[in-house]
Amino acid sequence: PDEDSADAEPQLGDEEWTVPVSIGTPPQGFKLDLDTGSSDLWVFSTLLSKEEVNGQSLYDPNKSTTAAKMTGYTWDCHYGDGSFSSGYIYQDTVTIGGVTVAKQPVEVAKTVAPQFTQDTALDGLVGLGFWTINTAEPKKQKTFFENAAPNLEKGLFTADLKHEAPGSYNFGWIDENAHASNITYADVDSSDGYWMWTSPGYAVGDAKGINKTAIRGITDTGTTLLLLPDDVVDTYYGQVDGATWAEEWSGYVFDCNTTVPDFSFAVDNGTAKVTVPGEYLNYAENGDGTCYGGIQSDYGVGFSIFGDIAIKSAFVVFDQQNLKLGWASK
Ligand SMILES: Cc1cc(CN)n(C)n1
Repeated sequence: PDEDSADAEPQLGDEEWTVPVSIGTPPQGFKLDLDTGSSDLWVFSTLLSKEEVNGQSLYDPNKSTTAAKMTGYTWDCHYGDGSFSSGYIYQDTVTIGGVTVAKQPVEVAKTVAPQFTQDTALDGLVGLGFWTINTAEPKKQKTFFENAAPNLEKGLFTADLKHEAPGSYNFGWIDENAHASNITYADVDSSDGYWMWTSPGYAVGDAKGINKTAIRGITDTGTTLLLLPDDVVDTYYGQVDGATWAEEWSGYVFDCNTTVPDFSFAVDNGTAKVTVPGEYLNYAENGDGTCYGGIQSDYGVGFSIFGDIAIKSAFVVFDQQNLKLGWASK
């Protein structure tokens, strides 16, 4: 198999994972967040005002012999967490994990939100969703993976993120040594441009059966937490001693010494399931003796989000060729 693999470094306490990406000739190096929940490849650039830059690496198309401006093209991203970025577009050579795409649309940032300026660990994003939600105007552009797939052995990529440890993304092949169980596949509905699927149910702690309730959501490497329907969230925290919804933290919190139960979600007809260890669900200290839960409500989003908390609990196959999402334990 093509040894096309990119190491994914966990940043900011498993808030996000970045991978090394080269853009241009000679190659300019960046740390970009591979985000299956969006479809724009954008990077901090020399077009930004110095007030918007805080140590990030800046792509300079004028220093790349293979850069070609896409005249008249713009892009404008707005993310679920309220952050945003926008600018102009160049085509250039992009290499991630040994996979090179020539003439990849590279969206250069002219404006970035304060959240990005403050995030010194990240120089931009690589959207790995579907081109239908790319924001380029006047014509949407394909993602890095969509452009790379025809030259890969298999039209899929895998995510193997790890808790507080480097993980990896592989392009075009499945590392059979990276997963312990068989891979169970669910159908993907890409009509909204996301890796959208439906889990048939869930279990809290070591409960044997599952609560049969459909959980329709996207698998999103760019979202940190596991955002679920209110009834599931309430059932889960009903089994966490002293857990309460705290206005000041806009979410469920509990005493940091609380033992937090595992959370499992079923795949396919419920035969297979992914178990998120309780340890991952005690996500962060609030600083006042309470801790913030890794499971929170998906209220207002319109679907659930299986973010990094869920993804790092499994070996995940994003099969674009067959529109399938594979989950395996590891
Ligand atoms: C920057 C960014 C990316 C995502 C998930 N797709 N969010 C919520 N924020």
